[in-house]
Amino acid sequence: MTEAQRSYVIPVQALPSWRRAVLKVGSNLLAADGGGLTPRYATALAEFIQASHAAGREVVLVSSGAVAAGRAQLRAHAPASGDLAARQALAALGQAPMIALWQSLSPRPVAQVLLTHDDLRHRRRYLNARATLRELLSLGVLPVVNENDTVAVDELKLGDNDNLAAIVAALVDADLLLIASDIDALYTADPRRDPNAIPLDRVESLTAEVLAMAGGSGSEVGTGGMRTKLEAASKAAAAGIPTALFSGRDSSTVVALGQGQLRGTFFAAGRTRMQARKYWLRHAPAAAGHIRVDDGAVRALAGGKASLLPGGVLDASGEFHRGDLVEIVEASGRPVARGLTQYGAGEVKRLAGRHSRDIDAVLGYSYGAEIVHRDDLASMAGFETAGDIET
Ligand SMILES: Nc1ncnc2c1ncn2[C@@H]1O[C@H](COP(=O)(O)OP(=O)(O)O)[C@@H](O)[C@H]1O
Ligand SMILES: N[C@@H](CCC(=O)OP(=O)(O)O)C(=O)O
Repeated sequence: MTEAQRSYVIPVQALPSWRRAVLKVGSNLLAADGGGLTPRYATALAEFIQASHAAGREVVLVSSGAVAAGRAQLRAHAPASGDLAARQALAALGQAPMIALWQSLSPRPVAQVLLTHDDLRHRRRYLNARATLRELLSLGVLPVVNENDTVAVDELKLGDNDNLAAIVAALVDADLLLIASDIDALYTADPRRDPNAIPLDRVESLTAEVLAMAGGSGSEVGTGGMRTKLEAASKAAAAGIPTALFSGRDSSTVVALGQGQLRGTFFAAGRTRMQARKYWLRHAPAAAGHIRVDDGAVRALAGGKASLLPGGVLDASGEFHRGDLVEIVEASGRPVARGLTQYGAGEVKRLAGRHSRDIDAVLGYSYGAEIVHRDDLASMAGFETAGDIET
């Protein structure tokens, strides 16, 4: 970087208020000294997570660093990083030390969650992953997500925890995606190559021009570089989630973040999370089936804030499975809402008219009290009341 670049002060801006965030921490911050993992920068980030928790906010951590930790364990015997199987082996070796590092810095229990992009493309696994993460958060545990590198062949080649973090942000319904990097902002070009590059504090829309600013990783251990961070910000924006990119090396930046102040680049989402989800539900391809509900349920669903509980269900038709998009119709057959069902058609028929507390007794298991959770539900226009449906 040039003197001029170093002297450029990135303005501090207020972050929108948030309740749940995904924080992505890259290898360069965890293996900052070029060897194994070090708490050097992770400490301030862990303090930020804990302070957020104390303030009633939830953070899901997406952490890289397994490969770097694995390599450090084998020292001189570590295989060259170009070989995919070797990187997978190193990740398997380093995953436990990576979790141990976060546990050593966290007063709360830490849970390991390993996911592949593939898991999140399959609706049932997606729903199960979401239910597990929600449960961990409600238990007050810190979930630490990484790619399941042992099986994620393509994903490991891309080395893409930035994109994984964006997908997890949508999965857990986060309000904000935080990307801690070794660089303090998005620059107009890779600052390591272009002495004229200047930092941007705000990006309204991830246009082709913005995407073209990104180069690859500036180091050996980092894999994605700025390109995957912009892809992640773009994915998050499509889901209605803004992204904040900042330097995890600067402790004052991390402390300020805990006070709602960002020194870095803010990527606006353009639309809200709810607008993005409702838009998708309303415009998604044809529903896999129908759930007919009673008048009380119709009234409750109209407000857009109620879940569909079994008590309001009359019957179901079509061959739908857990996770499918279903249309919810009133007794006459008129559609009143669309949503992602927690239960398949056979299960919904058996649960029709029953109380949520009976689900376990009727089915012998339960995926939760709701047939369709309110987060997964979009009522059709013109309906305005609220309250959960239960008889
Ligand atoms: N336009 C750009 N703005 C900022 N950084 C860039 C840009 N293009 C490429 N980079 C590089 O991306 C690096 C950050 O990505 P990476 O090394 O993968 O970090 P991490 O381990 O945090 O994922 C920066 O250090 C920088 O060298
Ligand atoms: N899953 C790999 C890291 C992949 C990755 O995206 O790395 P990074 O670019 O440092 O966030 C690991 O734990 O080493």
